[in-house]
Amino acid sequence: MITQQNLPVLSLKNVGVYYKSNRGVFGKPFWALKDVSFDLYPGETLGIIGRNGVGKSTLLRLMAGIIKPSKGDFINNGYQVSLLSLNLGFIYYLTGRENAILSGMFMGLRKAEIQAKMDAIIEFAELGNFFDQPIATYSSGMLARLGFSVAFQVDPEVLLIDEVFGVGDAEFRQKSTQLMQEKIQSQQTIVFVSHQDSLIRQLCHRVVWIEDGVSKAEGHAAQVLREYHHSLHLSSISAKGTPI
Ligand SMILES: Nc1ncnc2c1ncn2[C@@H]1O[C@H](COP(=O)(O)OP(=O)(O)OP(=O)(O)O)[C@@H](O)[C@H]1O
Repeated sequence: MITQQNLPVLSLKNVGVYYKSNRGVFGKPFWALKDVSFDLYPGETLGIIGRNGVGKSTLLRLMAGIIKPSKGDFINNGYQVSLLSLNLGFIYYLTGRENAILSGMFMGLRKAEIQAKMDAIIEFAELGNFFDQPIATYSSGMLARLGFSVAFQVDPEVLLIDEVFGVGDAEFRQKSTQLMQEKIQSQQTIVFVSHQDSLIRQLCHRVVWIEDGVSKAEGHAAQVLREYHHSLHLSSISAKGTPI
């Protein structure tokens, strides 16, 4: 049962992350995350929402342990966390099969364990002969198929999914959503970033809204989505200006 009395899987307290870039004024660091706090509990599906560029992918990279916080406290209470993202982890001159092996090993399995799951990966991905072609020949939807298939077969303790639902075709989206629902029922801990309200409503127990690098609200999906859309509406009114 999901209960907030459990020790959190991951805990973030006033976390900030900056990138060294020439975007800041006079070469100052650019703070992609400024002040994010929330806990992730065992067995929950947590949605992350927010506009483009507010820091959601940075947040997932931090939760996966790929980058460290520049300020604040980030605690992983001993869980294996894997990130599924279209821009991450694949090597373009290797085939789908070779990438499946590497990516599975990156998620903590031994090569023989991934090979034992290869038939299931191939069956779910439905890439046909492309599975043994370099992934440089793949469309973004095909990359999503490969990434999903590996991540769902490897079954990490915590799966972070960065906006890969939108890219597949309708049939694959339906298949992945159904599998996600099974994972949710099987108590896997899942975090996913999505701009699709219907998916967030359908799949998430709880939602965190990120605005300009700050965790602005968290709570039930319907309530947080309502606050988020209200803020989008207000900013579109202020962008249009007050009529004279
Ligand atoms: N490696 C990097 N170096 C410098 N700046 C970066 C880097 N990665 C991201 N950023 C910047 O940090 C900010 C947050 O980026 P991030 O990708 O985390 O946002 P996001 O909310 O996931 O966006 P989207 O919804 O468009 O995917 C953006 O302004 C982005 O340009």
